Order: sequence, then structure tokens, then C-alpha cells
Amino acid sequence: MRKPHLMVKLQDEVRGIVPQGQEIISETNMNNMTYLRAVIKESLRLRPLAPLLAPHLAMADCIIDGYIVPAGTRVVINAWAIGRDPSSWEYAEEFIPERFTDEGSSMHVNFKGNDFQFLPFGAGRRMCPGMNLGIANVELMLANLVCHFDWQLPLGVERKDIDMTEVFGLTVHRKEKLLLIPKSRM
Ligand code: HEM
Repeated sequence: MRKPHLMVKLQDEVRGIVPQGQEIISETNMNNMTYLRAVIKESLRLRPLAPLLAPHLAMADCIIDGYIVPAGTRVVINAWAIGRDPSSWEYAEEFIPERFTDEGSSMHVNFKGNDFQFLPFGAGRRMCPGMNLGIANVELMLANLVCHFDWQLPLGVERKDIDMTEVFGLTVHRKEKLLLIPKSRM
């Protein structure tokens, strides 16, 4: 909502793929939705659901970047900060889904636990076992919402008024609700 030209690009992609008149988008429609996937990745980069993942415990002594981590140490990974680290991400604070498309510098970066600069589902043996289910649901929900509706801000609210302040805890969520008006295209 804060970058309407990106919303138009996303809607153009989804509406170009889904046959007109089809009410519900299903998994069979999702194959070529590359921009939609990039939008979801970029959202997870800037706003990971679990900003500190889950607490881990070092099973053996190890040295990371010169720091000794003894066995038994509780390790907390700040995935939120890693996703905004300017040494890994150009214009790190900006919402730029294009970085994950074939025009971007992070086109090969994925959330499957091999790219340590992007850990919305964690990595290794304890990474999220529900990743595929979670992503499939987000993709379907977002595709349906942007395909069938145009979204407007309530009267008197401007783009600059959208409050993106987050409340941190085990999971992170918006401080203020996002109120939008859907206008059906059907
Ligand atoms: C977009 C949706 C989701 C996100 C972003 C997400 C993210 C995460 C993260 C960051 C962790 C911690 C990984 C770590 O500490 O290394 C986690 C763990 C976990 N997630 Fe998810 N998750 C999602 C959906 C799901 C779903 C749909 C399920 C189950 C159906 C699920 C089940 C679990 C379980 C059981 C763990 C604990 C794994 C363990 O400790 O061994 N998650 N998730």
C-alpha cells in the first residue's frame, strides 16, 4: 500500500496468469508467479515472523568469526537484523522485491536454510518443518487477495500515514492494525 506501483506490478502478473472469471486461484495457477514469490520473500526479509528464531543450544565447542562458543551455550539468532544487514543487502531498509527476481542481485537467495543472510524459517536440523505448507498458504492467500480486489486506504488516510511500527516478542506483529477497503473486481 505504501508503494502503489509495486502493487500494480503484482496485480498485473497475477491477473495476467489467472483466467478471467475464475473465482478461486489454486496451486495449479501459481507456477509462473515469480513476482508474487519475490514480494513474499522481500516481506519475510524485512518482517520475519519469528525475529529471533527459536532458542538453540550449541552441542559442541565451536569458534565463529574468532568468538569461542562453548558447548551448552544458548544461542539466539537475530534473523531480523541479519535480513537488514547492509553488508548483505543493497538498500537494506527499502522494500524492493526486484532484488529477488532475475533483474536483481539476490535472485538466487532462498529461504531454504542455505543462504545465511536470509533466515525467515531458520536453518539446519531445527529449521521450520512447516515451511512448504506456510509458504503455499501465503502465496495462495496473497494471489487471491490481489487478483480479485483493488485495495484502497480509508478516506482521509494517506500512504505516508501507514504506521509500520512493530511489536517484538517471540513473534513480531504490527503495532497498529492495517485498515484497508477492498473493491471487488468481479
Ligand atoms: C510463513 C509461515 C511460517 C514461518 C515464517 C515459520 C517460521 C519458523 C521459524 C523461524 C522457526 C524456528 C526455526 C529455527 O529456530 O531455526 C520455526 C519453527 C517451527 N515451525 Fe514454523 N513457520 C511457519 C509456518 C509453520 C507451519 C505452517 C507449521 C506447522 C504446520 C510450522 C511448524 C513449526 C515447528 C513445529 C517448529 C519447531 C521446529 C523445531 O524446533 O525443531 N511452522 N518456524
